[in-house]
Amino acid sequence: MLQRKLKWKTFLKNNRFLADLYRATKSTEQAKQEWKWISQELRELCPKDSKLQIQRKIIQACKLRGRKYPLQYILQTQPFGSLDIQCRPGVLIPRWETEEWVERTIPLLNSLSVPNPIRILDLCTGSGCISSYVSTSLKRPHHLHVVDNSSKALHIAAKNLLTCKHDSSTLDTQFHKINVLSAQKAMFDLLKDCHVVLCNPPYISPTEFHTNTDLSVKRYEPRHALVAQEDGNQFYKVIASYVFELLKDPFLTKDALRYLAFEIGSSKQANYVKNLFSGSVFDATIWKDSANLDRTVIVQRKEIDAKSIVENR
Ligand SMILES: C[S@@+](CC[C@H](N)C(=O)[O-])C[C@H]1O[C@@H](n2cnc3c(N)ncnc32)[C@H](O)[C@@H]1O
Repeated sequence: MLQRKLKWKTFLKNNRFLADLYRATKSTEQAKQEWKWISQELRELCPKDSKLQIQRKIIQACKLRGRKYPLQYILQTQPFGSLDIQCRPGVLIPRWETEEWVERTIPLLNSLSVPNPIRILDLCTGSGCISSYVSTSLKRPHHLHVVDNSSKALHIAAKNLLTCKHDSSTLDTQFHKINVLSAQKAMFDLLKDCHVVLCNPPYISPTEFHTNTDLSVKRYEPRHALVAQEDGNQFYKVIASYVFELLKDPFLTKDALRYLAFEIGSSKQANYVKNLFSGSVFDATIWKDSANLDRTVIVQRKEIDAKSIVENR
């Protein structure tokens, strides 16, 4: 133990910036690992910079990290499945919880009984991690509609989709700068034409954001990507209201709105979303993540014709 402490002390003497990284990670091993990543990645990110310029950038990055600045904004990427998703300040960093449920939906989307190309709507896309993952993983021809109200997010989402799109099954990707909460007409047009909705909206209540959110997230990730009114439930409520309004349309096809997946932040929220949809033409199921926490509500439309949908409501 004493020997390890001494070794660490010598290490710090030779490299005082490790102390900043230690402050952020609270682990000597992790601090060393981050040092390796930061010095390697920044060299690769700025190949034309002089040695001195790179050194300054590395020092600056370590200082920022010491103030809990997210590593992903320094390295500019976050692994998401087999992808490296581009990350920039102002756009939410993709989370493993999201990666997990999106991965789980892929086989279901591959086998969903709707005609090809399957049309998928990614609401509140952020970095575009969900669309990018779907785009590379889906085996069947598909169209993607990607929505956010942030230009920064849409810009990064477009970059991510462009770099990951190896597969010819992605026939078309369209980007829409829309306020999901207020652009009712645009939302109706998108929703009535899609088979699948994948949505990770802002879902933290303002109170929870102030009292229970990690300092690094609170300081450096975009608040508008995290916080929603009505106890965090505003997006689910508004989207459900659009869906039920559309179901009144006798011309809505039986393939529209067949499968909806919503990420949620707690069991209470999971039940709230489940209750919005259950007891209707939808079946709603809650999925847990690998930490055994409720994470996703899956809403599936029962296969009945449009006429009986209206009667059932
Ligand atoms: C929780 S983040 C999800 C990002 C990404 N889908 C993911 O899983 O990492 C929510 C996203 O919703 C967007 N957003 C917030 N308010 C919105 C609104 N009123 N209309 C459309 N998008 C909104 C934010 O810009 C942010 O990118």
